[in-house]
This record gives sequence, structure tokens and C-alpha cells, in this order.
Amino acid sequence: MTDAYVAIEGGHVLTGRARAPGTARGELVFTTAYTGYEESLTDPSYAEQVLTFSYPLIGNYGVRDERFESDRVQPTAVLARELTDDVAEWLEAEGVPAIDHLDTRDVVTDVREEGAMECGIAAGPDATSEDALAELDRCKGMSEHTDIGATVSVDEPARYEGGGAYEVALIDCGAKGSIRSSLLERGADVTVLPYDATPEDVRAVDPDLLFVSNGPGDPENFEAAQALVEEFAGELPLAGICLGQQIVAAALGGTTEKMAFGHRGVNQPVQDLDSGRVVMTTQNHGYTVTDPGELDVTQINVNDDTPEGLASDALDVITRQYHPEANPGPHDSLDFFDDVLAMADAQQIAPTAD
Ligand SMILES: NC(=O)CC[C@H](N)C(=O)O
Repeated sequence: MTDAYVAIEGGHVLTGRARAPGTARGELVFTTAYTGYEESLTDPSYAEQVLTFSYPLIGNYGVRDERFESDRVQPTAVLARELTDDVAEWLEAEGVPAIDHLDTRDVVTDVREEGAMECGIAAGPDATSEDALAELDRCKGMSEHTDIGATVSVDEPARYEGGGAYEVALIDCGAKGSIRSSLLERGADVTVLPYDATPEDVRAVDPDLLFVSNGPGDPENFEAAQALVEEFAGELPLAGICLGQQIVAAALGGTTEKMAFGHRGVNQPVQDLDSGRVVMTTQNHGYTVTDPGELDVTQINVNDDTPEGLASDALDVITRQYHPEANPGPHDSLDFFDDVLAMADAQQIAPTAD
């Protein structure tokens, strides 16, 4: 049955089966992750993107909300070869259009060859290819979503207690829940602050560590978070994950750029340049740091040499381009959280002199 359409930049229209009805538009991206669909679908970094699963069967172990990374489905639409009823019903209940019975090998090949593309989606009994083309027409590029942080961040500060060993200010640019829980599990209290928090908001928390989260869109559009990094660099230890790494680098004299089609999956090999050790990592990003500014590159992607870890001993900064919190994916880099909290420990022992 053909009751679903995907219009891709250039005007090419694919047909498939509607699994959750509706129209949508966004940047067409793919993940090669073979498990972790609940975590991926609730990762706020996917806001304004249409997520294609390259693994052919998605949903074979159901849907459980304890695995969610945020309180809603984040991509604007979902494409797959085959979605189970559990996942299709969840997406329909969330109002997120979903299409399967697509040849996702073709979609992935197109994105790999052409780079990230805009697309329009129409699914359901009354859907037409014209509807999908009209959505494509209205689609904006990722960098044009200039206030994307507002759509994924908390509105007000929210405090979580993990034992009081450290005080962390987590700037929520679209944070995955696992970043907060990884800090809480290690004894930290965490105050989640909005993406546009001011230096005064951070000072009100009196943190031992400033942590910039992952999130959707172009790091250049997160000016307030960059201003925080500029303000506190050298005064507080700084950590960042994914968008957080990009924001920290951009604030400290570096540059970022959009990649052809990015890294999304759970088996991206990363080498630590000091130890030589390679670990498999979870990734979901379309931008990369091109110049680390005042930071040193400490880890690189084995496939394409892009920077995966940045640091400065002088400024007490450690960042990762990948997702050490996993969920989904390998747990091989959870020690990142021990390393950043060790910086907070040192801060408590030797606070900056007034
Ligand atoms: N997971 C993330 O934080 C993504 C970062 C950024 N939005 C990118 O696509 O590169």
C-alpha cells in the first residue's frame, strides 16, 4: 500500500507505508544504531531532523519510558524499513509521522553521496506527493533555526540532588537525561539551567563545574552559552558533550563547520592520542570543530580524523564530541564523568582566590 511520501531536496519523491499519519519537514539524517531506538527517538539533538534508521527492523523489544532521554519524541518524522506496531503506535500517540516499507539503503546512499538534505513528509490515508513537496518547500536548513535552543531547553532552573559531593551547573541546550543521571550517580548535585542562562544565573548556583550539554542545530546559534564559557573559562572547570564541545571550542577562539552528513550510530571508533587506546562510541552530530582555538585535540575519530576530545590543562577544560553517557550504545567512555568531576574536586580544594 502506498499512503506515504518522502520528498527529498531536488524534488525526488519516495513512496512507502504510513505507520503514523501527518506531515512534517526537516533535515534528512540517518543513524546506523541497531539498538536503542527509544533513546535515539527521545534525544533532543534530533530536533528539526527526520531520522532514518538504517537497521532494517526497529521496535523488536517494545517501548518503555524508563529508557527515554527526554519527555517526548524529538525528530519531526521517522523513516525505517520496518517498524513494529509498538513503535508505530507510540509515534502516532506522540503525533510524529512515521513511514516504513522504504528502501532505507537508497535513502542512506543518497545522504552519503549528496550530504545532509532537506525533506518533506506526508503520511496517512489522504496524503499526496504534493503534500510532501509542499513540506519540502517550507523546510529550512539547520543553521537557519536560530533559536532552536528555546524548543528543547528547560524554561526555569531545576535542581537535582545526587549526594552533595559536587555542585554542577548544567547548561541545557537540549540535554539528554543520561548526562544528568551520570553526574547524579557520581554524587553530584546538578542544577539544570536554561540554554540562555546569564552569568548571574550561574553565579547563583555557585558551582564547582560548568557543564554544557548536547543539543540540536548549529553551535553558532548558541550565543548565550558561548558567552558563559568566555565568562567562566579559567575561573571554573568546564566540560561539554557534543554541541557542548562545539560551543566551548567556538567560545575559546575555535571554529566549527557543518559536515557532509555527520556521524550517527553506536560504533564510531575514537582514539585517545595520549594512551593510543581506541574505544567504540555513540555519536549523533552534523557539525564538527575545525579549529580547537585555545584547546588541544586529545582524541580523534579513527574514520576521518575529526576532533572527538578537546582539553586545556591551563583552563581546566575537558570536552567530548561523542556521547560518553551512551544510551544508546557502548559504556566504554563513562570514565569521562569521573574525569570532569575530578576537576570539580580540585576546584573545591583550591578555590580561586578573591
Ligand atoms: N548531539 C549533539 O549535541 C549534536 C550537536 C550538533 N547539533 C550537531 O549536529 O553537530
